[in-house]
Amino acid sequence: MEVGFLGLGIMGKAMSMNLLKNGFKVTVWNRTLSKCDEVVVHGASVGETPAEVVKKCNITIAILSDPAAALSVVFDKDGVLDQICSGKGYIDMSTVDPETSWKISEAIALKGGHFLEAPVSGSKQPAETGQLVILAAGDKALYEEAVPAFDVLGKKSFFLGPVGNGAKMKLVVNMIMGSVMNAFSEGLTLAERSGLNPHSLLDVLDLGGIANPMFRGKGPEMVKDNYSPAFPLKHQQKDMRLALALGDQNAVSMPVAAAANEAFKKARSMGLGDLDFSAVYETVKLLKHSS
Ligand SMILES: NC(=O)C1=CN([C@@H]2O[C@H](COP(=O)(O)OP(=O)(O)OC[C@H]3O[C@@H](n4cnc5c(N)ncnc54)[C@H](OP(=O)(O)O)[C@@H]3O)[C@@H](O)[C@H]2O)C=CC1
Ligand SMILES: O=CC(=O)O
Repeated sequence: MEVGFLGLGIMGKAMSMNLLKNGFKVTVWNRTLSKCDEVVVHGASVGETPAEVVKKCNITIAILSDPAAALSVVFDKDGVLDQICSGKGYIDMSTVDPETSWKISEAIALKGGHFLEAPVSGSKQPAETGQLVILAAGDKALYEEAVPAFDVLGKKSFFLGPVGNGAKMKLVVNMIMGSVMNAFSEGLTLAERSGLNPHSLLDVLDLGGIANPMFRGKGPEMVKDNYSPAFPLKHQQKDMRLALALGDQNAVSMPVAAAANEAFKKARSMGLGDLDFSAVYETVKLLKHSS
C-alpha cells in the first residue's frame, strides 16, 4: 500500500518510520524539507509540496502542529486541495478543533475527495512502537481502507461517526490529561515542601487506585527536572484552549481545566513551550515558592 505523509515532527517522523518498517511505500513532505532526510534513509520518497504528495498517493496522512498548520497545508498554494479528487483520501491525524476538521472536510468533499479525521492518543513512544489509540471520524469507506495502516500505527482504532467527533474525543481526553498533570505537579511539590521523598510518593501512587502510565513514565523524570519533549507543552496548552472553547459552546463549566490552562500559559510565558508538557511542574514549584 502506498501512502503520502505530511508533517515529520515528533509524531510524524515516528509514524512514517513505522509504516516504512511494516512494508508500506511512503512519500513524505515536511515544511522544513531537510527533516525528510532521516526517513529517506529508511526508504521514503519525498514530495516537494503537499500537492505533489497527494497527486502521487491515493491516501495521504497528515499530522501537524495545530489548526493553523492543518488549514495551511490544505488551503495554501500547492496544498492538498490542488490535487485531491475523486478516488483520493485525506486523513488528518493532527489534534485540532471540530471547526477546523469541518472546514477541511467540506473543501475536500467539494473536490470529490474523501476525508477522515483521526487524531491519536499516545505520545512519542507509543508512536514509535505502534501503540497509538486512533480516534477516527468521517468517511467510513476511507476508514476501512486505512485500517491496514491504522493497525501498524496503533493498538486500537475507534470509528466515532461524523467528522468532528474524533476532534471532540481527543480534546476531552487531553483536557483530562492536562488537568491531571497539574494535580500531579501540585502533589509532587506538596510532598517535597512538606519534607517527603517524592520518589516515595511515586511508589505509593503506583500501587494505588490512581496508578497510571503517565505518573509512572513522567514522574521520575520530573523529579530530575528532565523535560525532554515527548509531547510539547505548547501543544498541550493548545489542546486545553480548544477544549475550553468546546466547553464554552456546550455551556460546560470547567474550572479545573481553566486553572490548568493558566498554568500551561504561564509555562509558555516562561519559555517552556518546546519542552515536554510535564514542565508545567516548574510553574507550580515557582508559585508555591512565591507564596
Ligand atoms: N507529541 C505527542 O505526544 C502528541 C502530539 N499529538 C498532536 O499531533 C500533532 C503533531 O505533534 P508533534 O509531532 O508532537 O509536533 P511537532 O511540533 O514535533 O511537529 C509539528 C509539525 O507540524 C509542522 N508545521 C507546523 N506549522 C506548520 C505550518 N504552518 N505549515 C506546515 N507545517 C507546519 C512542523 O513542520 P516543521 O518541521 O517545518 O516545523 C512539524 O512537521 C499536534 O497536533 C499534537 O497536538 C497527538 C498525540 C501525541
Ligand atoms: O496528545 C498527547 C497524547 O499524549 O496523547
